[in-house]
Amino acid sequence: MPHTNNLNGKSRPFSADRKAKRAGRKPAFLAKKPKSSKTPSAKDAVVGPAPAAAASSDPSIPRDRTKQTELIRAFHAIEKQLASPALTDPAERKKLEDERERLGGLAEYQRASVHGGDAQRGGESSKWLVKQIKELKIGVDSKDKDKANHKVEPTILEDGTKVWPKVERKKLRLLDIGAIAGTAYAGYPWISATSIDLNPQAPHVVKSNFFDFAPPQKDEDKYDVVALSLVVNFEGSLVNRGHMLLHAHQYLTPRGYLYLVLPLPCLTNSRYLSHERLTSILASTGWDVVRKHDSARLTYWLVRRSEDGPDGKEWKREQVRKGAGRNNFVIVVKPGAPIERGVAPSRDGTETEAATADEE
Ligand SMILES: C[S@@+](CC[C@H](N)C(=O)[O-])C[C@H]1O[C@@H](n2cnc3c(N)ncnc32)[C@H](O)[C@@H]1O
Repeated sequence: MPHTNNLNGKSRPFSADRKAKRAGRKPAFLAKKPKSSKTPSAKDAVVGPAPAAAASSDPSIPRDRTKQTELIRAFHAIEKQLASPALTDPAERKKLEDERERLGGLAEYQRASVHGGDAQRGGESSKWLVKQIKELKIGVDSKDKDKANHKVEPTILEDGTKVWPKVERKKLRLLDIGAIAGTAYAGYPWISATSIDLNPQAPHVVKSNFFDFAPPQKDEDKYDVVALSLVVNFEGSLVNRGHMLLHAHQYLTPRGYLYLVLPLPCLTNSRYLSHERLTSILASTGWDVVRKHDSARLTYWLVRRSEDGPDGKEWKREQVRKGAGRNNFVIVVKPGAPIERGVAPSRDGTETEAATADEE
């Protein structure tokens, strides 16, 4: 069963870095980064944490993040080739799949992503979303919003004690797709997060492909927010990327929100995608942009279900910028086209579902 994340009282990752921050020192992941002599093996990869501090105060973070960066890039390049319609030769496919297994398969990729997270993002991408949720009072129903907007007065007892009225608020319901270990929203007891992943790294994370996860039947079970953080770019099938934007509607309340995070170069250095084009694709797939923000490495989008819904338009691969050194990231939208699925060998049996869903 989906599970509410609440790790209150338990120790949280990277606590050493937080302590360092409190003490006025820079956390390890913000420390000066060493220069790498190696270059990434995959030319067109757009994802991967930057090489980070060689020395970390957290022993759970491997020292050599350059290796993780290379692994993530190589993994993405393989996924992309596997998902390409141009790949018709079974022997060539087998070679790529073998190479992916040699690199450690999906499980290894996820481990690198988890460890690389702070270096890549300067913290979990949930932070930006939580800030917007608070500012916009998302998930607070109008009754509670009134309370929140009005000054709440305490009752003063005879002995002078102030008793503040309890404001009962329903928890915000959030569906976190590609949650890995389901920790992103664990520190927020007012968020009820359902976490799913193709290859979960914690028991409370439901093992499921987003496309196979049953949408809520009852209105009260619908979500306020669906989070697709660094998942659309993970998806190897270009058409499935568009399907993800369309599919998310099924889980949400009528004016619910989608949280989309992509590596910034997906928009700033792609031949086929830019901020403007993504805005148009989002409008066409039924989303109004509410807030967006670019950090040094990521682009964050909070979008809301539009009144009109998706318009059914197709979005093909069209060039938006020229020049050498660009990446080929693209989101293709083909409403009505089947979800693309494929089969890939698993390394230890646990990645089968993940691998089949990730390829074509
Ligand atoms: C790069 S990680 C992102 C993790 C996290 N959301 C974050 O922002 O750091 C991508 C994750 O998405 C998962 N994923 C990719 N496609 C998925 C799908 N169709 N359904 C469920 N999970 C998916 C992968 O298994 C992987 O763990």
